[in-house]
Amino acid sequence: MSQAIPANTPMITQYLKIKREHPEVLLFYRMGDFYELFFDDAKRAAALLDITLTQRGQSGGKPIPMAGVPYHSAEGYLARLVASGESVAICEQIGDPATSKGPVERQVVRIVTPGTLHDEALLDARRDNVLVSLAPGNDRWGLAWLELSSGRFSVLEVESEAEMLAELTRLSPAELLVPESLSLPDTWAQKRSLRRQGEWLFDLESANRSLCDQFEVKDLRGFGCAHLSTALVAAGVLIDYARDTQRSRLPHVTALSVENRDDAVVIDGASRRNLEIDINLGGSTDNTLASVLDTCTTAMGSRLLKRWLNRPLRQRDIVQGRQAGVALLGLDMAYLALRETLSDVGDVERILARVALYSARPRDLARLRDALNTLPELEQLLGGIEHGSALDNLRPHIRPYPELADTLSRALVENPPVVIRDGGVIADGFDAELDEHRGMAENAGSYLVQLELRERERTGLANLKVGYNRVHGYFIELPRAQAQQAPADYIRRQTLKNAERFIIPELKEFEDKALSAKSRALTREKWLYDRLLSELNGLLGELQSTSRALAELDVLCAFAERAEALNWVRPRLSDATGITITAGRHPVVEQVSDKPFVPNDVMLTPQQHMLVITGPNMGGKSTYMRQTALIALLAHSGSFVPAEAAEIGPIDRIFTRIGSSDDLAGGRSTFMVEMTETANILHNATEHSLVLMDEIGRGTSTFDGLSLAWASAEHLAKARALTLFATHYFEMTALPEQAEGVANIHLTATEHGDTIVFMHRIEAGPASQSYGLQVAQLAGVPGHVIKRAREKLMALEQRDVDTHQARPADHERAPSPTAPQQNDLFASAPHPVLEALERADVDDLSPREALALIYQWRDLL
Ligand SMILES: Nc1ncnc2c1ncn2[C@@H]1O[C@H](COP(=O)(O)OP(=O)(O)OP(=O)(O)O)[C@@H](O)[C@H]1O
Repeated sequence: MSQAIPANTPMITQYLKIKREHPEVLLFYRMGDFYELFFDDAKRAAALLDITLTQRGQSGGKPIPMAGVPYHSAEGYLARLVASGESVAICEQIGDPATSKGPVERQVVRIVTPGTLHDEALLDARRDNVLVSLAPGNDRWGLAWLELSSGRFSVLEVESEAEMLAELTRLSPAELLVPESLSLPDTWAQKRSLRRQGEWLFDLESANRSLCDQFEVKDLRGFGCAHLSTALVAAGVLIDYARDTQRSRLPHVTALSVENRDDAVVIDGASRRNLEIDINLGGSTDNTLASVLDTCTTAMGSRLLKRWLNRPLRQRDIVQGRQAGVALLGLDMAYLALRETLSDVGDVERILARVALYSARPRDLARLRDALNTLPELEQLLGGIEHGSALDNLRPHIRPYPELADTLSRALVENPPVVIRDGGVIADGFDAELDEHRGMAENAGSYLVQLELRERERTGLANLKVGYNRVHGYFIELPRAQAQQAPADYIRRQTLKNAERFIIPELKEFEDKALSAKSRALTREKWLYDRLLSELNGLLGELQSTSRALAELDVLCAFAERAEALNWVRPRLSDATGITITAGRHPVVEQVSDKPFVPNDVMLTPQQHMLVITGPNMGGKSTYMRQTALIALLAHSGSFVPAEAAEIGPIDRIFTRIGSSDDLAGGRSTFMVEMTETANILHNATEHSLVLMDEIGRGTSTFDGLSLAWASAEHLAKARALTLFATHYFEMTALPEQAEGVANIHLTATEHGDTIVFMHRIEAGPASQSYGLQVAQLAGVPGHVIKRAREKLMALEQRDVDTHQARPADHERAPSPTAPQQNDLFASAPHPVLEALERADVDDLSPREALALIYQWRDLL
């Protein structure tokens, strides 16, 4: 007969019931001083956290795997789990173990997910932590995003998948909600923080209901987003998810800001990465544009600065307002005093979110108190600055809150403990009742001495004693012989052999108070603390506006400080198309290089909208191109720029096709990535787009590559896009003769014996030499390989000369800047395919047709 499997214990039964409601997330099940994990959760957490996997009891006849983390150090473990993309449901004991029959009642009080963090310890102070939701519509995509730790909630609609992906790269979601069946490129589909949600949740009607409920309104008319139905669907899914994780409404999420795609310069994901705005190509934050610019004194300023850099604006009035603010702050270094005061402000934005969610800690309130105490000074300092800039929008919000500041100053001790649990947070003198409880707890001894003296005097009995015993509590003791003389209000409590013990109403009252004084003091303190939070919540909206204004002031001060320290100038934002930069520098290379940076000019105008850049490897082509894009980006963010002067016309997009990155995870080769990015540029560049093309065609055979480079450049020239086109194909330097608005420039270098010296200076006309072998030598390629390469080069050149009869070798050619030489390859006409390419309206050519032409041409050669 088989042995019966014992039933689960009541505790495991309770655990399984709760776990069934949270199948996807790890369940932290509170047991005394530990959070325990069971079954697969235990195995997963043990592996991720490198903690011991043990066993506890049995279920279904098998031992139950178990792992645990101590309650007091749970934050560190949570941080690690969340960083690896996990979500964790926190299940607390909410019943009283003393009165519970069976296992104490437990409940999930919140779910910690990567995108809904608000605990300070789990967040990177200087980076946004964003939950994003994505909804596909018929001909568009809706995006909604929320930073729960600040309450910022926004929506946007875009029309193409490419734009949607660009926005995702910008937002860099900590967690992304998408419909179950949505197909996404692998780079997104494989992210651990991707959460697939049931299709039925993506529904406009229920989104409207959820949003109205969140904002406590009847309809969304006041939010200016009624026409954005796809974005609203995304917003509805997002708010439901966020509220579910917190198990509450989100009181600090009071507005939905609508972003308009045309208000910002569009930068696709690849270009964002190439420009290293706040993350470098290696994935870290070093040597990025943000790392040079971010001298903000507050973490909230730092986060805002990155948002500004990541979303340069086309709205000139706003950008010019920022620039004017930076200029005014720079006068007499007004920013110095402001920054000094701002450094006491702290991260008010996130503190307020925690206040709203009732998770603010005593130190948060102390920091808020300190911040409020800086406001009168900040208001005064701002008052000393001339009007007429973005600062004017901030002034009404940067104002004192005298009553609140006074309350917090009186309420809190100077340096409160981290948590309220053990008290010691509320200052003496703030609340009479708390003082009384505390006095009682602390002064019991002296009270009893006083009482004894008083009672001796009243009864005239010098042997009267006041004492305490654990069983009977406080008492007045008289020797047996004098017990008869006890006053009438003495109530007998205990009879001993030689003494009689009494209690009087006053002592009874004292006993009640003294014994519970400590716990009463603590209860009172917690109540007062909650009342402070409620009081702050009453002013939440205004305080949030103040915190946002402070963050903005901090960024403008950082811009002003950088402009002064790094010798940057205010760019002129002109209405005329083009980019003219005098003596521009690369903002990052200039700071990190130990050699002096060589400034260079840029002139892109409607008459000269494309520059073909040639020059040696290491000459500075990429640096020159990137610095131009970064200067344009800075100018549209409101910052000053590293140049002697800059005039920047309207820019709708910045495109870069730089470097060779492959996307092996996504199943795309280097060349495929290059062509995909090129296709995106060719399809979307307008005369207001800034396009950087670095060595396109490098990833394939010479002729394919050259043909593609040529055809792409020609297309961009026709589109009149503002283009910097760096290439090693000398043949490309013939383009100015054949296309309008194109000029050659090159980077200079000189040879000293066997070595090469890079001048990094831009000059007009094409380069005369590539110096490839010299650069290889510099890089440490072995001497015998260089020697062999030189022999091979000579042989190739000789063959070239034989083939084309007396054609000069590449390195001997030095076309004059004013009259470029007809290019060899293209000069050997007639080339039927080339002619076809030239004749073809490239817009009409599908990539397949273009490639077919190119292959035919290659065969001809
Ligand atoms: N204007 C400049 N002033 C000083 N140093 C510079 C300047 N431009 C570039 N450099 C230095 O030269 C190095 C090479 O520059 P860059 O990568 O731009 O060259 P490149 O011409 O694009 O090279 P390649 O063709 O091999 O990609 C940079 O890392 C930088 O340190």
